[in-house]
Amino acid sequence: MRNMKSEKKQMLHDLIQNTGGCAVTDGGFATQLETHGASINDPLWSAICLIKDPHLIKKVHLEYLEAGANILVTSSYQATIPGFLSKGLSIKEAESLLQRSVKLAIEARDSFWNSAKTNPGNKYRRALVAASIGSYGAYLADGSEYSGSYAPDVNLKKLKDFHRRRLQVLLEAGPDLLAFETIPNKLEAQACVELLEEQSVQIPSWICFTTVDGENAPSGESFKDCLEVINKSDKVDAVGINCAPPQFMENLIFKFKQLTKKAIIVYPNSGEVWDGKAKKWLPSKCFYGDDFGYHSTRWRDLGAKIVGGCCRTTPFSIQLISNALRENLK
Ligand SMILES: C[S+](C)CC[C@H](N)C(=O)O
Ligand SMILES: N[C@@H](CCS)C(=O)O
Ligand SMILES: [Zn+2]
Repeated sequence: MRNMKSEKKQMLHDLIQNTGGCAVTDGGFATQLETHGASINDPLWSAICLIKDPHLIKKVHLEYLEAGANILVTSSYQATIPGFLSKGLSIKEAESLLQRSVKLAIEARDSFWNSAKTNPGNKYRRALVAASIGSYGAYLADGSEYSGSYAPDVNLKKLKDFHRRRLQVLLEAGPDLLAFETIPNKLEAQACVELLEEQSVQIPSWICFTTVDGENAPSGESFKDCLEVINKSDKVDAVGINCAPPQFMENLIFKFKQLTKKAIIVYPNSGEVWDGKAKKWLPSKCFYGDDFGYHSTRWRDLGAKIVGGCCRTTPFSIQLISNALRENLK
């Protein structure tokens, strides 16, 4: 019998195989919450809905499933224990909200799949649930996930201490995988890898960096340096880029192919730029076709094994990707 580790790792492997070599993760989660009227201008950002509007979270998950997402990323990106404590909640309440983020995605996945599988010839597959772990910069809510410049006292121990308990609580809720998102520097990537090892995590994980120049991590460190520490660990199954402009993806897939043997994942944002001070999206600096369908086939052909969308992309973007990848099987 397979142990837990190989079972969930096998599930991710099978998903990629069964989707023709490239699985689809979902799109902008916060973006879709806002489309439905959620107000997320808050230090907890999209995670404020875990307190105020859990039904909306489930609705958004269902919309992405309907659009063809094979992986749902949970609402925990900016959900942290210190963040919830600063709202006056107890540790117990904070931990139960973190668990709720995973439960809502699992419930959405299960109810969608129970209905889809009864329809013969449906285009869907049972989706996997990835517990989102946003970077320390996301928690700071000052846009520093796009700068990578943390205060001088932010050392490896501090980053591991920040991530540890949330990771444990999310794991207890039973996700299929872990999604480290918008990591902006090498030190935080190292903290994530060391925690996966220290906690003997048995489920697959991905670590995604942001980039603002399309060449390096936001900190200015090269991806060669950032990937060095990740490549040494078999706890990380995929590496890539999220929440950076789509026009950077082709070059970065090419670069990552040379730097790692791990699966490559890309889920860019729309190309708009986050203004961390004003807390709003600024127009894209460069026009790039918004045909995520066409681009996703390019990313797949260049070697990406998981593709999707991040901020300001929508269920429509995911539908384009899902249809294009199925229609143009490699
Ligand atoms: C991915 S960014 C747009 C999330 C929001 C940011 N951490 C903030 O709170 O300002
Ligand atoms: N998955 C996150 C965004 C990461 S940049 C969310 O939309 O909540
Ligand atoms: Zn994003």
